[in-house]
Amino acid sequence: MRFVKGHGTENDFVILPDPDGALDLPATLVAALCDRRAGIGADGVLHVVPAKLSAEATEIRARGGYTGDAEWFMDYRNADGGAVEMCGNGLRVFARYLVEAGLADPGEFDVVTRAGVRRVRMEPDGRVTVGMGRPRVVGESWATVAGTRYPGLVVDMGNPHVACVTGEPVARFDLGPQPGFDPAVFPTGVNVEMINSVGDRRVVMRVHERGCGETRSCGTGAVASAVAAAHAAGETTGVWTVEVLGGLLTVTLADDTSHLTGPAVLVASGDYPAATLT
Ligand SMILES: N[C@@H](CCC[C@H](N)C(=O)O)C(=O)O
Repeated sequence: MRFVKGHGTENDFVILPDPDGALDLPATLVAALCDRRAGIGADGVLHVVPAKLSAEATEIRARGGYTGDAEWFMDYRNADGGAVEMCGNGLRVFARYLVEAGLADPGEFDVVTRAGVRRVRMEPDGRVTVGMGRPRVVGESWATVAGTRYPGLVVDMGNPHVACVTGEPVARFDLGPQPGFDPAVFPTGVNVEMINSVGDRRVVMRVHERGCGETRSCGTGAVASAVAAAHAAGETTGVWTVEVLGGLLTVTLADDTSHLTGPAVLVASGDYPAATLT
């Protein structure tokens, strides 16, 4: 099985090209690929499949989940094998792959995700921008880290986030263990961001991702963090810099949409031997 490995601010992915829509991808195989010792190692898998050949994309379209003629479906899986709605960094890496493989023209194009169609733009400076849609502030909740409960904003980015702005330095947190959260608010789990405001529209963010554990970056989480910091400052729009363990992301909040800009690179390619398939 051919694969490409890539990352966006060190949120890393195994990319699986599937031009014929023929790949069966059970959760056990995704988890084996993402295993950092026995597999290739990644935070998630980006299954690259033509939208018209994907039964799931066809079903999403049929129920009104998207319109238009986007050619490719990003079938995103967390490292535990779970299929979830959206991945901001993953989409930037997905776009980089399509362009480098000659499957999309550099410039702007649409990609289908489980959260709907997202527009990507290859920037002249080499970064990639994703239209992330309108962040929905759903209410307030909390996350518990090392026995302490932190209040947080519930932000729906297509996927669920609880974004906790705190005065406690986030560098001190151990986000490896699963933080506590309210299962009544998040019945399918949640991505937890711990955030420090460190300057003019600048935040430092650490994240524990649903289905992965602590990662070095999270694109949807970066937008949720900017939304939470803006909310705390009484703002709703503006350009925010989000420092993550793996680098810097730029989040642009507008009245009815948001954008995420950052690096996206491909670092390796190869064959995953059939003998190791489980
Ligand atoms: N790393 C991603 C988010 C991936 C999905 C997330 N773990 C979830 O379960 O919702 C990003 O860059 O947005």
